Amino acid sequence: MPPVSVEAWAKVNLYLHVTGKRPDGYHLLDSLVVFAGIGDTLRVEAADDLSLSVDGPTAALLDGMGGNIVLDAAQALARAAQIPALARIHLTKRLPVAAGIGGGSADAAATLLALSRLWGVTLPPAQLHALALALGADVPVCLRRRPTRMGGIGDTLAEVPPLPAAWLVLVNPRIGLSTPAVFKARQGCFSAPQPLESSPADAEQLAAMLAHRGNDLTDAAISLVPDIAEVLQMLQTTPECLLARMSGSGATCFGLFAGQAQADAAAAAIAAVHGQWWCKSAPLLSAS
Ligand SMILES: C[C@](O)(CO)[C@H](O)COP(=O)(O)OP(=O)(O)OC[C@H]1O[C@@H](n2ccc(N)nc2=O)[C@H](O)[C@@H]1O
Ligand SMILES: Nc1ncnc2c1ncn2[C@@H]1O[C@H](COP(=O)(O)OP(=O)(O)OP(=O)(O)O)[C@@H](O)[C@H]1O
Repeated sequence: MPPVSVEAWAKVNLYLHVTGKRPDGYHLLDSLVVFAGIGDTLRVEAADDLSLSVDGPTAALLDGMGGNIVLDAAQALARAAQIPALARIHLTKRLPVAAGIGGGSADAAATLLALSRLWGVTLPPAQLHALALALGADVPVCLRRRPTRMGGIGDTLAEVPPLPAAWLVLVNPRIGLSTPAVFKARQGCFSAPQPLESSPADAEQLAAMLAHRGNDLTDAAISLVPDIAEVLQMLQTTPECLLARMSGSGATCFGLFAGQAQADAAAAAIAAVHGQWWCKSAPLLSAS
């Protein structure tokens, strides 16, 4: 079997409403999740044991972080398929870590997809979904790799009307933020889930649809990392930016743009002022 490569695209929550809390402490969410055409790359090939090597611009951020979710995913899949976990895995890490764009979750989902192909394993969809959810609340949506409305704790996934072509500028102040810490710091009441209206025709209509939706974790994240307010302000005041929001539990924020030229110009302008920030322009992937 030849090596298999899968891109682990960055997950972006276009809006994120916290709608309740379960007795076990997990929060109920209503979120429109999309993927951006930038991410980590996962490559797997046949081997006599299980190993993981990591390189790439953000690989060093994983040093001293303990285990890697990629190995957890490989072992969980092998257990479920009742086969030995044998593979040489290489991860090229480009996304910031603990950044609200699902880096680890996307890597875990990419591992499940790549190893399923390498090992010739086809788990029943419900079993694969449960296995993904046990790895992390964001892993099931990262398996789908296309615009999805996420509910429950991340386990209820629904098709959304087609989204228009659009570009995203992702900006992270290079400060890691722990997801549990942000949920713990969240205050205030819960939002009501809001059905999505009909399909927006272009990026401007998408921005209008999102205008009255936000990210309910923003204030909590800013209380822990005040730089997020500056990132949002910078994006909001950048020419041609249709909408700026935080993704997930932060600290990465995104700006929505109609086209590549506008997004590239915005990313360059932000990088010129804040060279230390991680700042990337990427298309919104409207299909997997
Ligand atoms: C906030 C989001 O990024 C939105 O896409 C995700 O729901 C987070 O997903 P994730 O990082 O895969 O989360 P997990 O690794 O499963 O959970 C980390 C911790 O975040 C909190 N958590 C996470 C998801 C959720 N729906 N409610 C929560 O309260 C819990 O304290 C949990 O122990
Ligand atoms: N391959 C991996 N990539 C990133 N983080 C990993 C990986 N494996 C394990 N981790 C651990 O997972 C934690 C969360 O990292 P991740 O980048 O997935 O956060 P996140 O982007 O905030 O996720 P989410 O948006 O799903 O909340 C990190 O602190 C790190 O210790």
